[in-house]
Amino acid sequence: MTDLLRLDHLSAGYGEAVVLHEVSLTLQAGQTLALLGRNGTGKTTLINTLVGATRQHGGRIELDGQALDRLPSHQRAALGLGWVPQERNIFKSLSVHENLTAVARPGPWTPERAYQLFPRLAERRGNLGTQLSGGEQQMLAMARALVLNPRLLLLDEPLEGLAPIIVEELLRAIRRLTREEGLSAILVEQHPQAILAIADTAVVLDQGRVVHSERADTLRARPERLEQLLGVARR
Ligand SMILES: Nc1ncnc2c1ncn2[C@@H]1O[C@H](COP(=O)(O)OP(=O)(O)OP(=O)(O)O)[C@@H](O)[C@H]1O
Repeated sequence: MTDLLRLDHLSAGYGEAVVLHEVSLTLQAGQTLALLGRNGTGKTTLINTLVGATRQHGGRIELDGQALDRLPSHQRAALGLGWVPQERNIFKSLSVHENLTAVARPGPWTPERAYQLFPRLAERRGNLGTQLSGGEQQMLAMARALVLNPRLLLLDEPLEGLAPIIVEELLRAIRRLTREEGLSAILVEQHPQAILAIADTAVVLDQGRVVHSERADTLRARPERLEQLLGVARR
């Protein structure tokens, strides 16, 4: 299998402050990576660095062999990074449908196909972003990333703060995307068990460094090790 994403000794942060230190990892096409770690360890900073929203201090980012390091965010998106930020960033003054058509690009994921994945959004297609619940906003943020027809989906805490029934719905959708549709993804999550069940590999960050990487299923089968790695965050 080819490496879709390759990070080589990546260091990055905000201004002069370095948050990520020499992060190296690879993700193969069609695979899903769970990015875990306690609060403030740099998970969001890593996602933000991939999309070009931080200051890169060193190292290299390659998507399918192409260096992204010097490219602005919009070019990274055009090359296939589909970003769903923690804040969701949907257009609140546009309807659900307008949110999708405003960004859609040619490819298998059309707004109609996104509605099949999230039937709730189909029912709300005429509603404005302001009229959506938190869960519906998250679905719309994901649908919006999908209609860009990305090669790699970056989901930053997609389950954060949502009701259990919505979490189940989102997990089903993410599982379908990664397991059945074969989309590559990086999932940042505070619910490690749920996400490890979907992922192929797991990488744990601590203080901006990779401290552990393992197959997701083997790590999931060792809850005491997981607890040890993430202990502080889960207390
Ligand atoms: N815009 C910013 N400017 C300066 N420092 C920041 C900024 N955003 C985050 N940081 C710092 O970078 C470090 C890593 O934060 P980051 O949000 O990447 O962690 P995280 O692992 O995603 O945590 P969480 O699970 O709480 O979201 C923290 O020390 C944080 O204070």
